[in-house]
Amino acid sequence: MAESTDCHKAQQDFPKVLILKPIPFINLVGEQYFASNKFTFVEAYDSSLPLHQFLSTHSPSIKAILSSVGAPPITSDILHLLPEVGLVVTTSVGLNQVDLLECRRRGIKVANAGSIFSDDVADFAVGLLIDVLRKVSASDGYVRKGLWATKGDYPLGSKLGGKRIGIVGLGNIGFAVAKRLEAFRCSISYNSRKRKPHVSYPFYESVCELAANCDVLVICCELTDHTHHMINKEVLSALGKEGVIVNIGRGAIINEKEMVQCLVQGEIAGAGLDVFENEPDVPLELFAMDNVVLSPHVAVFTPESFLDLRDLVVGNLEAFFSNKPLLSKFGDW
Ligand SMILES: O=CC(=O)O
Repeated sequence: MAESTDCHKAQQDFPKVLILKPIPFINLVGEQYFASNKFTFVEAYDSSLPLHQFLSTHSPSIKAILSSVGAPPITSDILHLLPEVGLVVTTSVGLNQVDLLECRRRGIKVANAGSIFSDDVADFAVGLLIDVLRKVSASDGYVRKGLWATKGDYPLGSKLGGKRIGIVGLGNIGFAVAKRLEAFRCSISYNSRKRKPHVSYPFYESVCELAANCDVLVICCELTDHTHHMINKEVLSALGKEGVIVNIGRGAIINEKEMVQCLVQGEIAGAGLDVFENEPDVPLELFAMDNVVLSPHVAVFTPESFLDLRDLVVGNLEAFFSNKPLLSKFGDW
């Protein structure tokens, strides 16, 4: 009994890591998955207090925040309420939910999921593309509805080999997509913030020009002020009537209204979409289209990768609390 009280007391003295919303898919592994003997979690979502009151109450002991996709954004308001926070760690690769400028201004370190999901996301992007081109999901639906027997053959899909692929955002994920599609004998070109000095794929400074010279656009970039709605009607029209778009980045990189309009009017041929502007809401028009493949933001990882995620998240937090270099530090501050 004395031991467990000591243990409880010791835990109370651990530095606290705030979690604002349960981590997606944590049910696969259980809450204790990210536990450590160097810190303890404070779960705002378990409290009946309004968030601001909860944060003010715990503010002196909260030293770090663990954030994830779909969690409330880490805004300057939240950081203002938590002056002791020195680290934001995310279970995601994307950091659009974190006010990075404010983190930099306050000297708060940031660490994301680095490249541990790149293979999973790239596999999924290629899967979506093959599905759209070869109509895998659509023909599955045709067979299941008994239409093969009553209506006969289903229309053939289009060949992947030889397609001209435009990668938007040639980071770890974009590069992994490119490597996979090269193996299918596709030609690759890309758009990125800057030309990559050691990459031989043709570079297009304008995403519209890239689209005009490709059959497929695969969106792999981050969502930032610069990339918000970067893929609009003009870009989609440049991609053309035979063109296909795949998005495994963030929904708001595409102007969703304009994309839906282009699909409805046949101005592009199809889309493979894992991400949407207002998740989990998906534009209803897309449900009826068999040239569109939809998935609920699941490209990111597999249960197998959860083990790597644990090592990275706990490793980053333990490094921070031991004054050691972070494992996947983001930014130059
Ligand atoms: O979308 C998922 C991520 O950014 O990790």
